[in-house]
Amino acid sequence: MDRVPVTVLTGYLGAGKTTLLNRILTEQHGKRYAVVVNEFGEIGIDNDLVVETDEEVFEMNNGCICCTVRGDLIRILTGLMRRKGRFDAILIETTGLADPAPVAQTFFVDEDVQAKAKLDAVVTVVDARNIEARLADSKEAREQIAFADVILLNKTDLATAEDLDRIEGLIRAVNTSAEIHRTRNSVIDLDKVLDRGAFDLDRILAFEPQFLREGHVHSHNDDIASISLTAVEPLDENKFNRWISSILQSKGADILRSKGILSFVNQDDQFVFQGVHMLMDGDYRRPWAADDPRISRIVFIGRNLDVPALKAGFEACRAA
Ligand SMILES: Nc1nc2c(ncn2[C@@H]2O[C@H](COP(=O)(O)OP(=O)(O)OP(=O)(O)O)[C@@H](O)[C@H]2O)c(=O)[nH]1
Repeated sequence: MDRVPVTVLTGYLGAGKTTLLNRILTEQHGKRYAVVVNEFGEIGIDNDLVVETDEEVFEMNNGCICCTVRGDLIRILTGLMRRKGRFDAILIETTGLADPAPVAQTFFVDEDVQAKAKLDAVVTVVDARNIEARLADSKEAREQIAFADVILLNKTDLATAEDLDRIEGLIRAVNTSAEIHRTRNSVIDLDKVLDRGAFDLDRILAFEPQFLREGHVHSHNDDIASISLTAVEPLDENKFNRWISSILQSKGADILRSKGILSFVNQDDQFVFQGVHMLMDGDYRRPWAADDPRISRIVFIGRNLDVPALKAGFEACRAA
């Protein structure tokens, strides 16, 4: 029986996973995907940042896909399998903080899942600007590279040619066999990431002999936390810009990722804000839907977050 191919998109916070996912979903490939998105923050932002498509998007919040919500993943996958034929493949975007091992393990140790789905490839997006620091301080960032069958060395516009060569060397030291593609904005021919048939259990077992053992224990950098803030009243765009610039300039080393969907006063379009350390960008997107309450929401993920100060700062962005 044909098993449904599953692609796992991983990579550290802000590397370009959603950008890649949106590329896959908007390209004309004649395939239908079921999409599973998992995020670390408490409020669903990632799900909203995925382009609107005919595909079904399953959201798994409040936890890391590799720990607490793995049961959810199994439930979603088994539910999907009952509706086989309605889609050709499954895409799973993990949080940037996930160790991909337990996600991959799901496809080998859960009998139901194993019978009906096969892990096609682990695709890891790497942020050329930040990966050297992450390789030094994050076990998850290393695991994401070690597990990859395909690597997008992304954000080439933010690194020099020498940086990229050096980074490729660092990646090779962790993973000798993955295909590495240099990309900007996760632009890549989709046949380089999908339908690869690339996942190789023997390779994984060679560096992680415990891989198939149920109850594989792993730990997280639990000094990383997230805070989600919401505002019911519209915000003042200038106040917000001044505040977020000063926060990211002063605390951007600790704030690994920030993102939000904001309602500015006198604006009918949603403003999408994105930050990765000190770098940020933002854009008006589609109009707020008539039945969509215009609630601004923003999430910060990082270390040493000063929650009261962030809260007070965000509240002060309200339009007077
Ligand atoms: N300069 C630059 N920015 C990029 C590139 N690729 C993505 N970005 C930007 O980086 C930010 C994060 O991109 P996402 O695709 O949301 O990253 P992600 O890995 O899904 O982020 P998380 O889900 O929060 O871990 C966005 O503002 C993107 O527009 C690139 O090649 N160059």
